[in-house]
Amino acid sequence: MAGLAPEGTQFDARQYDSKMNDLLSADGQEFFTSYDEVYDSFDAMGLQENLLRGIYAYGFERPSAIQQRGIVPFCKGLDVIQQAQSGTGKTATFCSGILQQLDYGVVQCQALVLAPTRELAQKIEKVMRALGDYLGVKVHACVGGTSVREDQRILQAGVHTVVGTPGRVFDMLRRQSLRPDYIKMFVLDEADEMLSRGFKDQMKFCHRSIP
Ligand SMILES: Nc1ncnc2c1ncn2[C@@H]1O[C@H](COP(=O)(O)OP(=O)(O)OP(=O)(O)O)[C@@H](O)[C@H]1O
Repeated sequence: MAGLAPEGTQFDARQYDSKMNDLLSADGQEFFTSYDEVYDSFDAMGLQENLLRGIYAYGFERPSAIQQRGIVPFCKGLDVIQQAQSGTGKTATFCSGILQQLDYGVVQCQALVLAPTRELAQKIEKVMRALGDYLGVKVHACVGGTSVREDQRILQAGVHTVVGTPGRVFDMLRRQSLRPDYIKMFVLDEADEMLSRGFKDQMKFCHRSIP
C-alpha cells in the first residue's frame, strides 16, 4: 500500500504499513497474515443460491484471484484486509461477502461501506444491487452533491446496506437519519485514499458509532 498516497498529504503510507506490520505480528493475537484456502469456483464457496444466481447473471463465470481467496473469509465474519491491483475484482469480493451475510428479513442498515469518491460509492452501489438482485437487497448510496432530504427519505423507508462517502455518511449519522444499531459489517474501500483525502475524523466517527 505504501506509495499510493499522493505526495504532500498528511497520510504517511510508510508509517501506516509499519504500524500494520506491527499489528499483524503482535504476540498473543489471533491474526492470519494470509488466508490459504482457495476456491476456484463460486459454487464451491457455500454461497446462497440467490447470490449465486446474481453473480452468474452479472456475467461472472469464475472468481478472480482475490475473489477465490477473499469472499469466504469475509463470509465467515473475519476481520480482513484485502490488497490487490485496481481492476482485479475487489468490489465484487466485499459485495458478495456482505450480500451473503445480510439478514433480508430485517430492513435495517446492517452493512456500511465507505469509499473516497462519489463515483466509487455509486459504482459499488450498482455492483451490490446487481449481484443482490435475486436476494431483494435494498442498498443506497449516500454521497455529497445529492439531496439530503432524499437520502433521509430513503433511509427512513429502510435499507439493508449503505455505501457512501465519509462526509455524507457522517452527516446522516449525526442527524440520526442513519441508525447504526444493526450495523455488523464495516468496509473501508481504498482506506489509504480516504485517509489521504483528510477523512480521518469522519471515518473514526463512523467507526465509533457502530455498536
Ligand atoms: N469474476 C469475474 N469475472 C468476470 N469479470 C469480473 C469478475 N470480477 C470482476 N470482474 C469485472 O472486472 C472489472 C473490475 O472489477 P472491480 O471493479 O470489482 O475491480 P476492483 O479491484 O474493485 O477495481 P478498482 O480497484 O479499480 O475499484 C469489472 O468490470 C468487473 O465487472
